[in-house]
Amino acid sequence: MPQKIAAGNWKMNGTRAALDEARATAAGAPDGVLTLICPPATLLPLMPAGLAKGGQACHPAASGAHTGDIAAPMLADAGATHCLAGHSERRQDHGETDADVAAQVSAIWSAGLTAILCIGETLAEREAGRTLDVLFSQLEGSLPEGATAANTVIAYEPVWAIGTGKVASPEQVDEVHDALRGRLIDKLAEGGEIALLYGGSVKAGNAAELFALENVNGGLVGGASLTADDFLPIARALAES
Ligand SMILES: O=C(CO)COP(=O)(O)O
Repeated sequence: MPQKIAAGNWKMNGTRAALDEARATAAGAPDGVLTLICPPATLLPLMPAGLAKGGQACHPAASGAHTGDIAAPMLADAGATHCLAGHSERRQDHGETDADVAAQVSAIWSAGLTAILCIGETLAEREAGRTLDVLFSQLEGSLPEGATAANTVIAYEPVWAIGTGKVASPEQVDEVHDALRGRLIDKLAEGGEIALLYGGSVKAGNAAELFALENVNGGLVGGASLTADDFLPIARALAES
């Protein structure tokens, strides 16, 4: 069975005052689930024990003259075990291409971290009936050779469901996750064991029905990961799934 993962992506939110929420999340994190928070990099070394920590993005190089960027070994040094790659906000705001994302995933692996590779279609792509084509092509282009269940997690995040309150329906998520699972099994020796997360407006009220789906192994949660009151019921729903 793939690992169950409740992952929070704090995005560009949180100063030291937010560490109280991380502490409360760590204190209430259920057994049987990897509860992980990806805070802004400034908070990484300050995060409490009892939670896994992740970066939100990294530069493909291990060090060098890249003002304002963060390298994967720095994230590892600050306590991260995971790092997101290819989040749609990075693809949009920073023009990251599949090739850029693949280079980041390689850097994440080289630093000994697990990559959480994010893929997702826009509303226009879904309405044009191209959802699976887009996802398969992102998978092909942004996941380098060498993915294993230990070094890779895949997060399906439909762009139209991120931060909009519009969660994908269980039928839509089921269809995509089954297709992704099939593709991973076809391509990779450990494709059946790689955790597949859903992300996009996950909250306590919809978590249980999403986590009940066969190929949903957890969630990548934005807004509802910022407080323990919102995030812990999601992690608990996963533990009970
Ligand atoms: O982008 C997301 C997580 O990476 C999802 O964000 P929301 O949960 O705020 O929709």
